Amino acid sequence: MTVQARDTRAVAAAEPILTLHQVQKRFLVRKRGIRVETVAADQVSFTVRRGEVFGLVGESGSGKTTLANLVMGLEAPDGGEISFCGRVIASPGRRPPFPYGDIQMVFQDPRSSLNPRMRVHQILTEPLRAVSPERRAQFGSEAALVELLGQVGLRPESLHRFPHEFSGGQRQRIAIARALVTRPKLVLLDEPTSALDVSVQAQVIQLLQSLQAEFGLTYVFISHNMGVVRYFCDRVGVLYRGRLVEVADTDTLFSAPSHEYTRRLLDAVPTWSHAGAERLVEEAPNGGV
Ligand SMILES: Nc1ncnc2c1ncn2[C@@H]1O[C@H](COP(=O)(O)OP(=O)(O)OP(=O)(O)O)[C@@H](O)[C@H]1O
Repeated sequence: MTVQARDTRAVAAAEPILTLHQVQKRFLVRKRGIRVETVAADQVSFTVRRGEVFGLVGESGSGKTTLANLVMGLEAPDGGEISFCGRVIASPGRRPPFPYGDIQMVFQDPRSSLNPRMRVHQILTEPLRAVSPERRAQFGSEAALVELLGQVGLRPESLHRFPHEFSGGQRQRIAIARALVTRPKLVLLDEPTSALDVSVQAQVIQLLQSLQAEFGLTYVFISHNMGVVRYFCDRVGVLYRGRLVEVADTDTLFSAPSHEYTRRLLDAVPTWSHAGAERLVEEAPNGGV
């Protein structure tokens, strides 16, 4: 199985597609009658360049999903700003037009992210409701949907089936197709392989790599799996209790982490190796998804 060679210099020179500037997000919850504040994003600033895979890592509760939700417009920030393609899309108290269709998300577990009562056709056409009629007509036809299913490795007849008729890996392929149906520029991948078997994980990562080249995508990849992060990402941001403590090229982060927390995070993962991650992809059996 061939892995696509990435032109890291071209990616490093690319223009920003997503910029977070001092983004702040607090949650207030009641615990035994007492109001407790959690700072889920604390003055977070980073830039994602067009065409790159930007990893976000950090222990559970460090704020990874909160950042993805803010970029998706599912939550509003309490402070700071988020810009996409040079335009502010999120800031406190302002609701600028959100670029629906241009940013999409793939969630961790396709069992819960796909509606079990919808056939694949309906699942794929749902996101098109938010885009222009021209785009809807172009990408929502049966022929376009069948082509997209082929691009994620599923047969045309899948269109008329329900999610429970597919394996876990196939369901994640449907979720990826749903994310791509609007032809987004940016896709947020929130632990897209962690609910899958190891061999299937490798196939899904390889699929994401080939789709990135085919569709000209930029990814933000949220993961706990440092082996996959090292293999898949161009740069990585490390979150610790809502703060971004380090952003570095992947090789630099793994060979010379500058923050104490990053070192602890890497020390806590004894089993990864770059060669191991590559072997994982090489050895993945065809057709097992
Ligand atoms: N809707 C919410 N209401 C209250 N607290 C929240 C909410 N969403 C997130 N939090 C809190 O914000 C913090 C960051 O959570 P978040 O889910 O972003 O972390 P994470 O790094 O994605 O964790 P995981 O890896 O477990 O998914 C946590 O303390 C969490 O409990």
